[in-house]
Amino acid sequence: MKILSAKQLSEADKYSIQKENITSVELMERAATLVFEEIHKRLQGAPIPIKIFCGIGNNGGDGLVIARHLIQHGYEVTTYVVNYSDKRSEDFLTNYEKLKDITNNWPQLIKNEDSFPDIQTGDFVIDAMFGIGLNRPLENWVGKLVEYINASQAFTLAIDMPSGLFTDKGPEKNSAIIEADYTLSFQAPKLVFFLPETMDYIGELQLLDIGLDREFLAKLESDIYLIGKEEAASLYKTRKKNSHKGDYGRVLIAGGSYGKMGSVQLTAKAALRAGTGLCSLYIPKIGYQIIQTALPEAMVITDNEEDLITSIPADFDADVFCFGMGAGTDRKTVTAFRQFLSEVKTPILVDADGINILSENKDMLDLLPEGSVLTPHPGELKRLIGEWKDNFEKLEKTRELSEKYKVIVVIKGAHTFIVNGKEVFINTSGNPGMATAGSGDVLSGIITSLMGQQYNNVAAAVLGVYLHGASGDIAVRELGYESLLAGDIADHIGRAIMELFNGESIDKR
Ligand SMILES: NC(=O)C1=CN([C@@H]2O[C@H](COP(=O)(O)OP(=O)(O)OC[C@H]3O[C@@H](n4cnc5c(N)ncnc54)[C@H](O)[C@@H]3O)[C@@H](O)[C@H]2O)[C@@H](O)CC1
Ligand SMILES: [K+]
Repeated sequence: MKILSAKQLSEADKYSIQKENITSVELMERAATLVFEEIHKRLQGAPIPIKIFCGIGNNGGDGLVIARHLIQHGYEVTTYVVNYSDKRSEDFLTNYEKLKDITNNWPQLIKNEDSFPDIQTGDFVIDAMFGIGLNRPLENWVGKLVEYINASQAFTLAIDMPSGLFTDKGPEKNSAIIEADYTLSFQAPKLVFFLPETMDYIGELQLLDIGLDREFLAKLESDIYLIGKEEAASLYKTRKKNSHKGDYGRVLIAGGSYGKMGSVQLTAKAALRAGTGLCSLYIPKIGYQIIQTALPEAMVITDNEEDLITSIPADFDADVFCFGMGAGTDRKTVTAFRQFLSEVKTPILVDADGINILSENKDMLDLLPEGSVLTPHPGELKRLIGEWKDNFEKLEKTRELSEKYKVIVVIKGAHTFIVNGKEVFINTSGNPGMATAGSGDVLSGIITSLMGQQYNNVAAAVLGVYLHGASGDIAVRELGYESLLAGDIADHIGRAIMELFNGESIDKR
């Protein structure tokens, strides 16, 4: 699904209004009625005090429509107009009159701090103050009102977006933003819903299809895509009956050091679980028995050194290489990686200490084969691209790195971002149980495995990240967040692949 900008969304509104020959107030009625239906479905007429805070633009207009429907269905509603200016939008005014027509309980004006209403923790607050039209931070008493609502701890539903949050840029420091428990957003997801510094304001997210013109939406250009099950399933390649292990990739995973053999073991296990035909590990001598015992399906080659890697065989017959997990950053390992990079021809996946080595030796970035994949967590990314002022800048800097070195960068996080030049894919699977040691090693194994199975490298990264999250989601149903181990993620990859197709066996030949 495409992520659209505020400008594109209002263009889509305008186009749909023209094409369908409806008025903008009719579109507002449609959108806000959908919100009302969602609320009504959940509250079922419960006598909870509902307090609706309306701005004076079209987000406020939505609020007035919602208020009207709720009142007509017998709910206990108080409507407030946050009257920060007298420039009310036309559609706001139309719905203001409509609301007055059906109730004597007219909206109350809030004009300053003295007119803030009482809000109890048990109230149900609807935030319809600002949506995609916000163009500067909320200031003065409007900002204070937002903080006052947040402090009430009342359940807060944001309409389209939490007030105070911009659609296409990061918030200014200490600005007032509604901390929503739930956000009902119109038509398309907005980028800020998925960025680490702003995602917490959204609470739970639900998108409402307000029926904007499909053709127009399809033609809108966006480089940013949200990846869910449907998108992931479309990338999956079915297996041919007439095939053998050589068709599913020869993988070489190089890494590990004294005390860190578990990392490569997890990567190799994940690669095998994700379908790799032949999986070999290149490790220091110390790991030989460990790996051969823990993972009999893998083959093992050892370095001459006991505790760390001092060479990596670039001439090994592999479709894809993976380097970095548990490898350490000893001088000898750095030299080995540099030598390997100067010889290797196929794209590689670089993780963990591999990335740390690249950060300390930036000239080595030039040696990366085109289409290689880097999988940093935010700390590793910072070492690679430097500090950023907000997540928009982080994304821009990552795009520059990706374009300059022609590599795919996977920024790991609650929502993992896959950056391929200008293109950005945002993953939606996964859960906080996966914030556990070794989780990243498993991800590297899955992506490497798919690269070896002849997925193009971008598809391998996108599908790999999705499957990693989906495996975690399945595992957590059995184990709970706290008990989930990285190895459990690896063990559920098969189920995650099956669930791409609703758990049916994948026999579509
Ligand atoms: N255009 C349409 O047809 C539809 C619009 N919809 C709603 O309309 C919203 C967008 O409405 P608007 O464009 O009127 O904008 P908003 O209602 O989001 O904002 C209201 C106005 O406040 C002013 N403003 C911005 N930042 C401010 C600040 N910090 N302090 C004081 N004033 C500020 C701006 O002039 C802006 O136009 C969407 O988020 C959505 O909720 C929906 O009804 C669906 C259909
Ligand atoms: K809002």
